[in-house]
This record gives sequence, C-alpha cells and structure tokens, in this order.
Amino acid sequence: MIEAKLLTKSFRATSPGDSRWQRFKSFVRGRHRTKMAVQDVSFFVGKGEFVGYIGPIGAGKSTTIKMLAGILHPTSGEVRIAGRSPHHSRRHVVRKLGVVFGQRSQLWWDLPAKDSYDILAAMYGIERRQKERTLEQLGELLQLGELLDTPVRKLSLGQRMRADLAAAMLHDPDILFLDEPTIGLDVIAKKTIRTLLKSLNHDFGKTILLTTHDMDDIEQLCPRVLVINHGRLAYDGSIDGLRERIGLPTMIKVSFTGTVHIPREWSGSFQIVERSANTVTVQCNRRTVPVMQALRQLEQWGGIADVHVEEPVFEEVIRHIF
Ligand SMILES: Nc1ncnc2c1ncn2[C@@H]1O[C@H](COP(=O)(O)OP(=O)(O)OP(=O)(O)O)[C@@H](O)[C@H]1O
Repeated sequence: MIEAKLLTKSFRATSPGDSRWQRFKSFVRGRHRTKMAVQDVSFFVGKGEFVGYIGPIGAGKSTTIKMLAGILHPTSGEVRIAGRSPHHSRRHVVRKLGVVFGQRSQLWWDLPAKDSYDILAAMYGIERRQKERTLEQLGELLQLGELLDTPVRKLSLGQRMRADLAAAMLHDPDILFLDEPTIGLDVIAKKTIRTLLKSLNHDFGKTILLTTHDMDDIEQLCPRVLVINHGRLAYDGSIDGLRERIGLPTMIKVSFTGTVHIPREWSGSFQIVERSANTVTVQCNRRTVPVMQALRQLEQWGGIADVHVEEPVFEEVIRHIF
C-alpha cells in the first residue's frame, strides 16, 4: 500500500549565524551546504496496517510524510502509494489518500465545517448524494452533530480534530496519513480521537501511518513502529521488539503460596530487586533471559500463586534510544 524505496530529501542549509554577505556569496558561487533531512529511508506498509512513525524533533518525520503525500519531491528514491507514484499519478494517489496535519487545519477558518465539506466534495468531484451519505456515516462515527454548523474558529481543538478527520475521509480514502492528530488535546479528547482512529483502522480497514510525539498514542494504537533518527530509519518492528532490542529490564513480581525459600547460593540469570516473606520481585533482560526461563528458576523457590510481569514503559525505551 505505502512503499518508500531509498527515499532521500536534502535542503539547502543556511545557518542563523550566516551574514547576508555570506548568503549572497553562496548564492553567486552556487555553493551551498546541504541538510540531509531524510536519507535512504525504505519501508513497506501493507493494507490494513496501523504504523507509528516516530523520532525526535527534526528527525525527518514531516518531510517523509510530505514526500509520501506528493507535497514534496524527493531528491532521490521512490514512493509508491497503492502502486503508483504520487508525482506521476497525482489524481489517482490523491483519491487513495487522506491527510491530517494536527498543527494545520484544511478547513476554512470562518466557515461552518459543512461549507468546507461542500468545497472539498466539489474539488474531489464527489456527487451530492454520495457526499450526503458519507457525511451521515462520518457524522455518526465522529459525532459531528452541531459541529457541522459552527464556524471552525469557534470549535475546541478536539472538535476541530474530529472535523478535520471527516474532511480527510470525505472521499473515502484507503490510506490515512496523520501528523500529530492528538497534539494539544486534553486527556479525554485524546481518548476520543484514539478510539476513532482504532475504529477507522479496525472496522473500516483504513491503512494508517501516524506521526506523533505522544508515546501513549503509539502504545495504544500501533502494533508496528518505524523509528527515524537524523533522517535515517533506525528501527522497523513491534514495540515489544524495540523494548527487547534496547534491553531495558523487565520486572517480574512473583507471589508464592507460602514462604519463599531462596537458596543461599543461586546462579540467577536475573537480579532480585525486592523481597518479602512470600513475594519476590526480580528484573531481567528479555533479550538474554526469556521470562519463562526466569519463572522456571523461581518456581524452585516455592509454589507460585501469582505472577505479574511489567515491561519497561515505552517512553523510557524511546528516551533510551535518543
Ligand atoms: N523547507 C526546509 N528547508 C530547509 N530545511 C528544512 C526544511 N524542512 C525541514 N527542514 C529540516 O529538515 C530536518 C527534518 O525536518 P522535519 O520537519 O521533517 O522533522 P520532524 O521529524 O517532522 O520534526 P518535528 O518533530 O519537529 O515535526 C530538520 O533539520 C529541518 O530543519
């Protein structure tokens, strides 16, 4: 569905310290420093996947999304959206794609959302009946209700995000690019948006690429993550795989049916971090010690009544990478 092959984008770089004369000289001589925003990034996202695209500030996330959406031309490399290039088959790709930039609305600020939908429907060539049918479905899903008649500037951020999602979905695209859709939202609005995104993926089969700085978004929504750092792809896989690769400790808390008997000498593949008469908490690195292996050793210390496994928090994992 979404394919990036050795995608690269460089920009001409000027630094804030450059004087006008230096900038003029570089212009006349045709010599510029270049900033590699995205370098040799390759990945494939299949139909129905929900993938998180994450990285620190300035890592190249938005530049990648803009190239995938056909807004920016790559310096080199290739993009395929549903098998076509967004640059050579613009119309085809635009129909397949819905884009939401959390920081910038595509709705007209002073108009009620429904007027913006009329304009967008005309731009996409959607006929009136079809538009009304789609809006009815979206209205129910996104609880648009009275939002439709309210000028966009009067909507709360959470309401505006729902209205923006409807705009991106009006032409029923198969693929959604969402750039920071929960930015600035309070906890309840974030939860609403996450539930909607889950439903769009799960119930409506939309393929979603999500960029966010909110690690809860990623943890709750994306079975797969792509991590970009300094313009290069640093990881492509599951959140669990990322945790394992970084090797932060997994905590295992075991409650025993009676008093726990820890042998005087034991060659453990884990460390004890806390103990009481009938509980022991150990930490181990899942990369080297599978949880089951640790449990097999722990069951020799007493009858196990309960086990609680706590994985490192995703925020922690990400902080570790960057
Ligand atoms: N039009 C441009 N001209 C010059 N440099 C640019 C341009 N757009 C982006 N860059 C640079 O490319 C790099 C990647 O920027 P990009 O906006 O893709 O990062 P990002 O990961 O989306 O960051 P953020 O998390 O802040 O949104 C940055 O160093 C940025 O300054």
